[in-house]
Amino acid sequence: MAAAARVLLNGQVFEISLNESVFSWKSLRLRNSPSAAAARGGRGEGENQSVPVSEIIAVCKTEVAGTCKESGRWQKMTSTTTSFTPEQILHDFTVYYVQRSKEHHWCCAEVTFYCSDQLLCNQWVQALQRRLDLQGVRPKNLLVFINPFGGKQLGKHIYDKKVAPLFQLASITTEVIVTEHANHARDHLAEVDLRIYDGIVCVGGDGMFSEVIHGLICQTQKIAGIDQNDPNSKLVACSLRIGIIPAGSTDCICYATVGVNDPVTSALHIIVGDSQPMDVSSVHHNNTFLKYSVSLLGYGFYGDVLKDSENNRWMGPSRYDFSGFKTFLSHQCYEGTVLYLPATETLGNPRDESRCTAGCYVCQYSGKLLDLSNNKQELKHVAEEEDWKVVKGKFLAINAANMSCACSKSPMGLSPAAHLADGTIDLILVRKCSRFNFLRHLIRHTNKDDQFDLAFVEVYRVKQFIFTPKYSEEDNIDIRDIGKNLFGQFCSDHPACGCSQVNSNWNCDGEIIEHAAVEVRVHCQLIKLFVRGIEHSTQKTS
Ligand SMILES: Nc1ncnc2c1ncn2[C@@H]1O[C@H](COP(=O)(O)OP(=O)(O)OP(=O)(O)O)[C@@H](O)[C@H]1O
Repeated sequence: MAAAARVLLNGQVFEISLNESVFSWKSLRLRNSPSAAAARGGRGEGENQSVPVSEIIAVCKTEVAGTCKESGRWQKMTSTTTSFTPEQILHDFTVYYVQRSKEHHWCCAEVTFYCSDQLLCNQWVQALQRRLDLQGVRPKNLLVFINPFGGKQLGKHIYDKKVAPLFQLASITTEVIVTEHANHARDHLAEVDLRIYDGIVCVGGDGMFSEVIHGLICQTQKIAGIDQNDPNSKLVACSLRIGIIPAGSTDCICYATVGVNDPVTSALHIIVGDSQPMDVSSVHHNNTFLKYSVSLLGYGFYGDVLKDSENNRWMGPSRYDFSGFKTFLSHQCYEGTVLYLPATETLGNPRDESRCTAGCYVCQYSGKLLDLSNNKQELKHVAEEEDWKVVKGKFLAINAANMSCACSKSPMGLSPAAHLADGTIDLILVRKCSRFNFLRHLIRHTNKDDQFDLAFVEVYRVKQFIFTPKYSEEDNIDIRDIGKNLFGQFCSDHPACGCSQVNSNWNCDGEIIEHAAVEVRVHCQLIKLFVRGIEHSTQKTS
């Protein structure tokens, strides 16, 4: 078919053209004529526009009833033609495509081209459809889980009103499961035959996403015969991609991978078949698998905030602010030993200026290293000769960030230079300090100041770490007792120092792990998401 043709758009003659990767439309009017200006000021359909084929959502043909009274006149139309009569229009087709709006938001834009020639119209629809069919990365059949109780309990409404119509437009078939209880999605995924699906979508928050990755990773390891209880097992990467339609309270994972928690934006990333690998950390206690983590593992401050907030669920999302304030006042520090294995092969460090964005070269480099090691079948176990480091002390917080953990409350995140898929964790140790200093550190999470540029804060980029609390877990008393004694003195050695003889617990992506002694290992690029990472603000549809 012709690579270019003349059509009408907004009453103006346009030339449309299509090559391997770009569809474009260009006004044939003189640039400064009044009607060209009117076209520019129309519905966003300016004089010249182009859309990557990879960002076309669908192309649909609409036949318009009518008779062509002036058959053949269309072909005689010149580039100076300024108007047309409805009788001339017999056929039109609409192209739906991704349009970038405010910061990181995507929306579905549409443009309708009118043709007087049915053959021409059909040819263009077919040509565009063929190009779309060649986009092999796009999912055709998805398994969708909806948590009707996540966030503001709008999951089902969000899916039905905003997401399902887009999936339908893009000819994606779905099997939808509205969850009936916690762990419904996880248990279903651990058992069901996943070979018929091209991806999994969860409509909910971070807890729902966690369920989905646990089910998917579990099934993948089971099929591969991998023992998840062995902390040194090299896990097999999951082949299915996961999409998140944000409908939770915090939606941290969505925010950190897309840059915004908007259901339409996320649905469009799924439709165009984006793919972003992501690291996952496994958490073990005494050679027993406990949980997987993709964002934050926090002991001390963040563990205590979560534990306390569980008692105040009735407050809704504001429980985190309340418990955060209460935990800050309690100012507990916890004694223990951290053993960590520094990441030496990867690019970057936690205090550099690099940010993990779409097409991140740090993550791509780690992906290549991973491929090399997979090809060589080098199973790297915990090697005794590797250079383990030891840090002992009293800590207000021990945070392990798998990603920046940016969210609306902390736009730069807990570790701004952390990467989604470089096979490392940023281990942040906040040693005992005054309340004032700890507050300074916390405030720096909300602004652009360097939260690591404080004498009592250390940060290391690691592949693995082991935490051993000073006090045996068997002797641990309920952490909630601490709350009863906000300014309590717990350390028998130093009565005034505020060190606790009890242990904290780990906050694992918003869920409590009761054990304090854990072994954590990051698995490079274990899962894939239907996202592309946060786009630079300048990346716009031309
Ligand atoms: N039908 C259900 N009934 C009760 N709980 C459910 C159901 N489906 C899922 N859950 C559980 O609800 C928990 C919270 O869900 P979700 O993460 O979707 O929302 P959220 O907690 O409000 O958001 P966020 O995790 O982003 O803060 C999850 O841990 C999940 O296991």
